[in-house]
Amino acid sequence: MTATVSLEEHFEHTIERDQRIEPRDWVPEGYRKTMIRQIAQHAHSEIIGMQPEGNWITRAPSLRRKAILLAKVQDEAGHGLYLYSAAATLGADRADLTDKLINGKQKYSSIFNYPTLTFADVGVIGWLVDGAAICNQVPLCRSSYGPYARAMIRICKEESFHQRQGYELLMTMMKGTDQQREMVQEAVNRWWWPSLMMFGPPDADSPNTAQSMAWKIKRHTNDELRQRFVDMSVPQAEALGVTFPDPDLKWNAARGHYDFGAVDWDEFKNVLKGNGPCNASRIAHRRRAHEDGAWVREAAVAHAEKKERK
Ligand SMILES: CC(C)(COP(=O)(O)OP(=O)(O)OC[C@H]1O[C@@H](n2cnc3c(N)ncnc32)[C@H](O)[C@@H]1OP(=O)(O)O)[C@@H](O)C(=O)NCCC(=O)NCCSC(=O)Cc1ccccc1
Repeated sequence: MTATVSLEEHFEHTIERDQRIEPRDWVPEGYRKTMIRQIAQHAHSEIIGMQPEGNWITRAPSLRRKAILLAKVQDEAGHGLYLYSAAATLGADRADLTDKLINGKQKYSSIFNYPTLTFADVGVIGWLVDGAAICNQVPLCRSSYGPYARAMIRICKEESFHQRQGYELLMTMMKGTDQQREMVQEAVNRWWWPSLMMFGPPDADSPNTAQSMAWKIKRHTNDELRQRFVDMSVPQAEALGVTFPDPDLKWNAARGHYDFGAVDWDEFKNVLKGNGPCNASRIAHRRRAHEDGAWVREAAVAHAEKKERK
């Protein structure tokens, strides 16, 4: 009993002093569950997030664009793997997490349930989706769980490269033909609102924020980060020469922020329920890849056993 209290105190003090919790440390069950939930959802997002852009690898318009896109999609696989490893330090089993993903028991980001219809989508995903990811993840480099916070540092560096490649791709298209400029604007129109949904439900409807902030897992609320993203994106859109599909978007000098229109939270909930345009195909694709890869996992286990016997 005394030992449990002192372990609990150690946990509380570590959080209070803004130090990191490490895998060997005792944590409350709720902390472990929340951390596994968030890290697993993040890992699944990186892995499912390979699909929308992967759709364009064989159709990239030049060798240079193809090489960049391949590198980006490979980075996303790497991020997924770091994150599954971080979840493993909390006792989660990677095979079990994959099962939960393909059986719809764990979530991945809503954003990856939208289709990539033109090559401009590759640029807009880099600019807005990676941009939103960076905005959300830079503060997570100070998340209280050490292995997650450290994974975030490298992931954020790579996401910054992803964001820049997207913006550079769009800049190139905007200097092209009228048709290319229209393609960029059309892609921005489709991705803007889903990008704002990446930050999660409004604070008033976010069941996890208060506890995650108290545990310093999250450093800012969903609405704070959404506002930060809007504020940084508007000047970038102006420099690019595109507009966002929101008539209520305007500078509010009194607040020192941009006001923006209401997000369609019914659409968000519907996507979370599995009814987005691509939910079924994303999971079917992931399931097929997992099943097709069974022989590789079996061979790896057989090889490890053989080595051990020797
Ligand atoms: C902010 C939030 C996402 C949600 O805050 P929380 O405190 O955790 O939850 P909250 O109480 O506010 O919400 C209530 C419920 O709603 C769920 N939900 C909320 N929002 C979403 C959503 N958008 N989609 C789906 N579900 C969402 C939430 O899980 C919870 O459900 P649960 O209770 O589990 O059933 C947080 O988990 C976080 O910062 N995660 C780390 C970052 C991360 O995962 N980034 C991934 C994308 S970036 C990337 O992949 C890089 C890339 C770029 C380009 C290409 C490829 C890859």
